[in-house]
Amino acid sequence: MKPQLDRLSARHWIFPLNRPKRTYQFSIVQAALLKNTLVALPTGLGKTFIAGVVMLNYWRWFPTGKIIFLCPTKPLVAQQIVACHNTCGIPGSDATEMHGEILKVKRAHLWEQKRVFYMTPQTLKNDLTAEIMDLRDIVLMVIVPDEAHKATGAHAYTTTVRDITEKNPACRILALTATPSSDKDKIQPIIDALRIGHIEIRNETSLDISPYIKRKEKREIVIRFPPHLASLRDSLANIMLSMLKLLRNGEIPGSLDPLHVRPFTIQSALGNMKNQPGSAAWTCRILNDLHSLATAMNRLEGFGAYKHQRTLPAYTKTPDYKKLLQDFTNEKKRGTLVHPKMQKLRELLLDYFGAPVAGSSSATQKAIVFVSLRSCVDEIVEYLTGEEPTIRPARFVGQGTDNKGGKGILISQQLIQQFQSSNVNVLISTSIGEEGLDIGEVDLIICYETPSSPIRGLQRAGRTGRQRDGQLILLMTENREEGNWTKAQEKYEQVQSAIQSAHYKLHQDPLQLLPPDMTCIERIVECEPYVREVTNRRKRRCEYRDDGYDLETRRPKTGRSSSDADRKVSRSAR
Ligand SMILES: Nc1ncnc2c1ncn2[C@@H]1O[C@H](COP(=O)(O)OP(=O)(O)OP(=O)(O)O)[C@@H](O)[C@H]1O
Repeated sequence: MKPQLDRLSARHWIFPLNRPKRTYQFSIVQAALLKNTLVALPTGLGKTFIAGVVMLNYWRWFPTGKIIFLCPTKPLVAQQIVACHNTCGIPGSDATEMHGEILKVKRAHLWEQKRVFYMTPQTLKNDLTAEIMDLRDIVLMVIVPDEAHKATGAHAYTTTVRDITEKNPACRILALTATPSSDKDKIQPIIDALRIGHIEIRNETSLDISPYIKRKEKREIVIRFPPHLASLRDSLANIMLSMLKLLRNGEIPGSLDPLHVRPFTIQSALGNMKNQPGSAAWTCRILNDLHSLATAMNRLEGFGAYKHQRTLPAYTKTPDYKKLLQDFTNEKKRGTLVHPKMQKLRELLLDYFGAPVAGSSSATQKAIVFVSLRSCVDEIVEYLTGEEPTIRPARFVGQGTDNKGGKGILISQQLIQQFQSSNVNVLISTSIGEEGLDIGEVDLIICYETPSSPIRGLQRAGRTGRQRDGQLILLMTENREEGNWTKAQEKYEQVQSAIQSAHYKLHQDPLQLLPPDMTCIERIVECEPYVREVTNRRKRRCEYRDDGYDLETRRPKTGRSSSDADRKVSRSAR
């Protein structure tokens, strides 16, 4: 049976005073209780608290209703459940995490027993398909993609949310993000997919949030490309140019300068070609080759030549190409393939840890370096390890397989604790560190390459200046990376002003269940934290999963093979 509204409870709504009252949080909650709401609020301003308060009220109003909290990754699920129940007033024992490691039978049982579910959209999709839950029971769905733009397209978010809102139109939707999209034209599809009836948007200049925004000092450091790398770049550009000249029918829009043509543009051109019947196979081949070379160019300029060798396609036997390979090999042998960014990074970190920041001591100063390539994460960790104990780096990457076929780490709570306790003082992180994980106070963020999108830039910047002022440093190679960053910033400003001024077509609530004259009660609520149940299987994985890196230090292991670790797992399994 559909969950029924408890009319007595619904005569008022509760705003917890467990945290100091902030007017923007109050007004966003008030609106979100009554309409499907898209909230765009800069990072570090308490979106979790807003979600928790809306959840608390739906939990009270619908005593048999289920509430779903969707996050993009499992580590975020694990953190959000703890953060929410520390302040929202819903007992932790009413909530559960749901993920693929919990057996389906057990998940079916949990769907019966619990009322608040924290999960990824994929798990929700699986459970809907397996029919182990009834979507008509859902009264509220909170979506924290930290990039609500993922709610469009063929993503689990879209299909799942659409299924639920179509079959259960009374389900309230609350989507929380730092910025809804990098592209103003993609916002209407998000509104439609989530059936949004109201938008709450704030940016750094909004009056009601400005008292809570910490100062972020931003520095852009443009790195000159050294002559020996520049000569490799020019040889690569010449090879690309000879291919670009073969494309005469405008296959690639915009600039045909090899130093500026981007892999993404070539990929789109390829997509268009494949959709056209009769496209010349050789044109596709050229585009494919150009794509590899443009990617190599990106890597050469952004990270150093070492990446280039791994990605060079094996198709060409031309003398120019062979000479380029030979030049790379020679440079590598001479040991000159270290990108100047690496040296700059070391210098910046040594300066930073050598000079304590006001309000913190060198023992508590911490930094995160963002890099998009895992292999580059490893190189940086190795390079910085020579500066111990001043710099104590560790790699921070998500699950998955690295390019040597090794497994990534689970986002280890142990590593986060080590960072919080300053045993490790620099995390070298891939995008996993961007996504709203609470990794403690960080004073310095260094972006090793310019963020590819404004959203990514915002997410990275949002990891500092949360409780106190912070610094953001962007390293960029002259020309290509510098230009990308300028474009990304212009785009962000356009999107922000478009969202503020645009009149989007919003959705009406099909059903108005709640009394319009609800009053607010502001009070301290009792909080019962969420206590995670650790299964044996999970415990073993956390303790013994071997990714070739030491669990304590997150540095490459020496003298112990992964088969030793495998034996340890199987011994423990026995
Ligand atoms: N009303 C409040 N008063 C004081 N601190 C608050 C308040 N609301 C939230 N906070 C604190 O602000 C910090 C940031 O909160 P939270 O992580 O929810 O922000 P966020 O907007 O989700 O950021 P991100 O987008 O980076 O995840 C947390 O430490 C939280 O406890």
